[in-house]
Amino acid sequence: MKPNMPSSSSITSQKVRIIAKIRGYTDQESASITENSLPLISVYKHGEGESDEKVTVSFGEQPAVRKNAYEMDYCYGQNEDLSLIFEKEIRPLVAGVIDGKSASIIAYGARGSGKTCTIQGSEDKPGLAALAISEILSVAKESEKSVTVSMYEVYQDNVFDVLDSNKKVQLFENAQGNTELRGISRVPINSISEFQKLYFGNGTRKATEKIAPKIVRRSHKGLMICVLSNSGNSSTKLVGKMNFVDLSGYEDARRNGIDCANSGETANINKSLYALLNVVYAVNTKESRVPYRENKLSRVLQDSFGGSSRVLLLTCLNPMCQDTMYTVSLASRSLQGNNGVSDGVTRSSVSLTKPVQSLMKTQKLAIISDATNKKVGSNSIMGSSKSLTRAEQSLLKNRKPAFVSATTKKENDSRLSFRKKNEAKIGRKLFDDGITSTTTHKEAKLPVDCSSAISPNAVVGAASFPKKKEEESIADAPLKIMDSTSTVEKVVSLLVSNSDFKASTPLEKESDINEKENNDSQIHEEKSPPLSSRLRELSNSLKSLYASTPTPSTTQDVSIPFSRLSVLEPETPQTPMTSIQTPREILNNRSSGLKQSLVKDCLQFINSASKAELKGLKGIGEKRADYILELREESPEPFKNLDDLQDIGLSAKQVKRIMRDVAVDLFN
Ligand SMILES: Nc1ncnc2c1ncn2[C@@H]1O[C@H](COP(=O)(O)OP(=O)(O)OP(=O)(O)O)[C@@H](O)[C@H]1O
Repeated sequence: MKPNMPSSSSITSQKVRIIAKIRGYTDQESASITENSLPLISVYKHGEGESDEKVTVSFGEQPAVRKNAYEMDYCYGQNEDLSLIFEKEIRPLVAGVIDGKSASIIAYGARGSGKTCTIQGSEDKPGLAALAISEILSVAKESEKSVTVSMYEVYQDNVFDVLDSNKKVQLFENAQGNTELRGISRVPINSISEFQKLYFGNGTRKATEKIAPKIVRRSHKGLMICVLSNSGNSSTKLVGKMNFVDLSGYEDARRNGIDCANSGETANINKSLYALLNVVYAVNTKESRVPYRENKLSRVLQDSFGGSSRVLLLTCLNPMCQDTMYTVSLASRSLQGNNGVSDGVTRSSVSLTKPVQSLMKTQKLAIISDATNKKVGSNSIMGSSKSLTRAEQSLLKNRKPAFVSATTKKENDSRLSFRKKNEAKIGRKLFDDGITSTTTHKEAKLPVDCSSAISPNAVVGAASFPKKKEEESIADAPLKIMDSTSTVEKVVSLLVSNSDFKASTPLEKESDINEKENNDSQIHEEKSPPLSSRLRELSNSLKSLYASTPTPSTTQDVSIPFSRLSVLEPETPQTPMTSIQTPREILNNRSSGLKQSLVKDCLQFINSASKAELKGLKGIGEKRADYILELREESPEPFKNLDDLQDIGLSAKQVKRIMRDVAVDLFN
């Protein structure tokens, strides 16, 4: 049966679309397949009608035993070629780019899964980028617009200009807060042959080679196509932008026996893939904070991810490689039920997406805890039953083959929910240090037929997860005021806990840097070194502000509920001081002023301090200080609010601790 094809309306209305393409067999692979080989990848569509195009991609030795099943917006089979993907997925996006929108097509997958063949292709068999350029050129010509292309490579978190001898490119934040690739080559293109010469490097580059052939290294490769309007004689204005990204392949370093020399590179690549998927997830779920800064590539793509832009995550599936399973599981997590575009409008949480937020939070916690407990177990991707609740264990015991038995939708839902919950517990392994857990799967047998991608079969419902228990509020705890340093610490703690940043960040990654710097901060904690002289200046100025502030009697042992001290947000209008204000109201106003002042000065300090001074702050070690300096090169004031500190990998807790230390120092 012919699968339902994705309708162009769903493609253009979805902010983020996550699809898959199973690559064809190479000659060698074809030769090794026998009639008895079983398929490794099976694809099941959810519904019969055109309105439900979603599919479930599953892995297993037999289609009837669905060990790992992941939801996708759509999946193209082995025999479906690139021109079909172009027609269905890319052409509608081209129309948007000409009309002033941005689109990013990101090929993601395990090593050797066909990403380069899909995006770049060859001169004989053009990939999606060349097909898109051809279309863009013809439409641009009709509407008197011009087209330029840039090519870059992101290697070890540095960006290089492929069209200019791989020169390093600096990222710069412009006045609108958008990231620009400063000085990158932008080459005007008038015909497809001009593009091909550039893309395949005729004369300088062999057609079969990948972009940036001079240095053979594993990197992410980007092509940026800009459509410009020719307004006036010389001035041009950017209309829309289309990015193609051929990500470096995910690889399980341990399973693939990667030696130490290369495992660092693999770990870096895997981490950057993880960071980018976090961004896709946050964009898809309309998180109010998107962690662009955790990854160079996401910073490059930042201005093409917001507003009315579209993102197509194309997960390439290697039918012969087990790493494919991990890539699909991660891509699938970014997929949400409701991801319609709401032009620039963000929301911090939506009921529909809440379960997966919980999942990601749990996963994040798992990653963090791994920094302190480095023991990577031999759990399978499904997790060890040791850590399961009784209900989960019983669910596992009773698991039935989903696609043979008359499994109800409810059962499927809870099974999927269980699997996702379970994966979340060990999710850290997927991208931790580039070394994934080993799986309990036997080596996969050779697949027979992935070409008929869609089987009209079971319905898989959305996963549901228990809502994460909210952290207990301390708002109503009593507080004694102004009589000792410890009391001051409490006040400060209150000020900081009510501060401008959210305690529960959407996605928090624990990297090697964090681990090292957590160690740093532990050392700091033990030795408690004095803060820099500039922080002392800050303390002094705050002390004088504090001293000049009329306060109610400080000798009384007054119990005040925390809730009464709640701090006003900066944009909240201050209550005018009138004669009817109570001492408590006066105190509230004072706390607000103090907090704002403290936050402002602290940010100013981080925006201007020397490296040594930065390292005087808990949680900021060598690498993070270097990163801050690098960000300051790109933008004079990179830190505008406390949330921005989380973008350099500090946890909400670490930011609070910095604020608390600065404030406590006032009274020392
Ligand atoms: N549709 C296809 N049919 C048959 N073989 C293919 C197909 N697509 C790719 N291949 C083959 O698969 C191999 C890997 O392809 P490709 O280089 O595109 O993968 P990749 O995901 O970019 O790899 P890497 O992660 O190492 O960059 C190549 O040998 C390529 O010829």
